[in-house]
Amino acid sequence: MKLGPFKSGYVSVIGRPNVGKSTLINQVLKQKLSIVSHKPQTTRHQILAIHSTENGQMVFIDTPGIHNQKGTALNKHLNQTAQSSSHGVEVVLFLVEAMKWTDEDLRAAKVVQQSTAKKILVVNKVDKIKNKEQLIPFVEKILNDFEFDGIHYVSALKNKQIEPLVDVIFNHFPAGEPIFDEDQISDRSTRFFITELIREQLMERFHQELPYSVTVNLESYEVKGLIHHIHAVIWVERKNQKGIIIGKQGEAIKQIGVNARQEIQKFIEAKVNLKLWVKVQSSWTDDIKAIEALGYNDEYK
Ligand SMILES: Nc1nc2c(ncn2[C@@H]2O[C@H](COP(=O)(O)OP(=O)(O)OP(=O)(O)O)[C@@H](O)[C@H]2O)c(=O)[nH]1
Repeated sequence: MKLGPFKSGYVSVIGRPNVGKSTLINQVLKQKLSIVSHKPQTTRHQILAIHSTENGQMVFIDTPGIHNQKGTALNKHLNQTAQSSSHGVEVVLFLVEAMKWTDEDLRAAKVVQQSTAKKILVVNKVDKIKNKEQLIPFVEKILNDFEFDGIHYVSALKNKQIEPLVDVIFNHFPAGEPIFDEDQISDRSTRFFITELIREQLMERFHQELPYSVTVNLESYEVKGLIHHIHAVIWVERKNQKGIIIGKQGEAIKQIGVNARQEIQKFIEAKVNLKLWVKVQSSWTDDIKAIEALGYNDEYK
């Protein structure tokens, strides 16, 4: 139903790792864009996802979680991205998990408070809580220390109360033209999503054995006739990790390739010939130059 003037604006979703940011955005878009896995810290890139309706357009900035530990150059880079994405947006959604408050949440809340945007506290995973009354003192405690322009309870996973949240976000937007073409879902290139689909397969299969620092780069992407030929490199830090990914007689990498190819085919709606290589680049997570070379810095360009 068409209501009032067309509205458009930017939203950023901020919260500690694993709180459900990607799940929430995917639910709003009803399309799988950023990867969701059980391993914390899977969202590395700032994903710009666009939700267009007849009433307005909402541009999502997905942020990496706020990381608490000091750690590597990569972690610092993720923190900077999270902090910068609370600026220059109309609405910040601060996502917390029902009945769970950690030091990382506290840190994320402090970042959110610095923003001049409208701030909405979104309590996610309420499906996990039997006695919903417990949520009142939980939220009151947060409100003792931090100010918000609204509070919202959702289950991103079960798609509960997502539509009303979308309406609330639109309410905070000014009237305005669409920011992007309405049929555009993300300004991230297809190439980026392809590498994320490969990473997702790696994380699903090896989330015990592999560190977060595994990354995937596309070496080449060529369309010949009806077939898309994709060559990708999986970068790891250590030789033994390379062994794990390849598996006995190449069995593991073969399966990763089969699964990733199926997902990529669904995503680009075309036949795919996928070739994967595994290469070792020692301790690249501590080398800021390597991070830049792999393209993690492109949001600062
Ligand atoms: N029960 C329940 N689980 C949820 C809900 N929302 C997300 N999850 C689960 O929580 C886990 C983390 O979700 P993600 O969406 O990847 O979290 P994220 O905040 O994007 O995580 P990072 O990428 O690590 O920053 C996944 O296993 C989700 O299925 C929810 O509403 N209820």
